[in-house]
Amino acid sequence: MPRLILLRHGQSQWNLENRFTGWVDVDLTAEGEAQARRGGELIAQSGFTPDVMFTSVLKRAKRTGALALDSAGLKGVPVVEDWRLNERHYGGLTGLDKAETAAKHGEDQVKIWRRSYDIPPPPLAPGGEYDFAGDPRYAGQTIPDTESLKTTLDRVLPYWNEAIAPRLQAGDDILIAAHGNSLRAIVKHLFAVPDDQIVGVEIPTGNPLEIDLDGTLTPVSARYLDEARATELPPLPKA
Ligand SMILES: O=C(O)[C@@H](CO)OP(=O)(O)O
Repeated sequence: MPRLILLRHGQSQWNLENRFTGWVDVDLTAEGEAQARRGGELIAQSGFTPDVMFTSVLKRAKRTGALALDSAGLKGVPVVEDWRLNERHYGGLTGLDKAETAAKHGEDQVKIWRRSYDIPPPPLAPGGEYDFAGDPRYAGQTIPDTESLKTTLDRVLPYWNEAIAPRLQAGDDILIAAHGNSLRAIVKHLFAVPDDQIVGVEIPTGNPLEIDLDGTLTPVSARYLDEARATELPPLPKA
């Protein structure tokens, strides 16, 4: 039975500062590093030994995965990076303070931008500080200027289908170190969460989510390894 662990990166500097982050490459805080190491200890205690780790091209996810593997004693695990596991692109909200934005546009509007399924924030204006068009990590790719969770899923899912699912089906155990919304997209897909209910899924930082899958990659069990920091999981899909 293939096993999957989803690991959201530890606290980042902009999680701490309460700023819309998206694709900005902010680093972990010391607390975030500690969460990543603790996640690795829990992975080791669970006996999980991934055959491969997938991660995004953003350092908060890459470093979380590397710190977790290191503290789990699994440093040699091969790592595959791809931008399609990036956080959702926060468009024109990128870099703004979440509380100031709520004071300006209202809590309800900010909630829609943050948690509606298919309403994206306003697009990022080209040429500014957070325009990623010239970033070599995205060379040759058509990249978004904003994303909803739906459009995030639209780019995560092809990557899941082409790169991750075949490895699970071949029997590999897999660790994915990524972001709140790219992982939420994977959870939505695996658990067949309805569009209006995915808002209730909030994956804690640095808390490994272990999912056992059957041969059709349907979850048969799921649990957070740090039970004290667990949040509610969607119901298992009917077999
Ligand atoms: O700022 C972000 O990129 C994300 C994740 O931290 O925020 P949100 O909680 O709004 O999805």
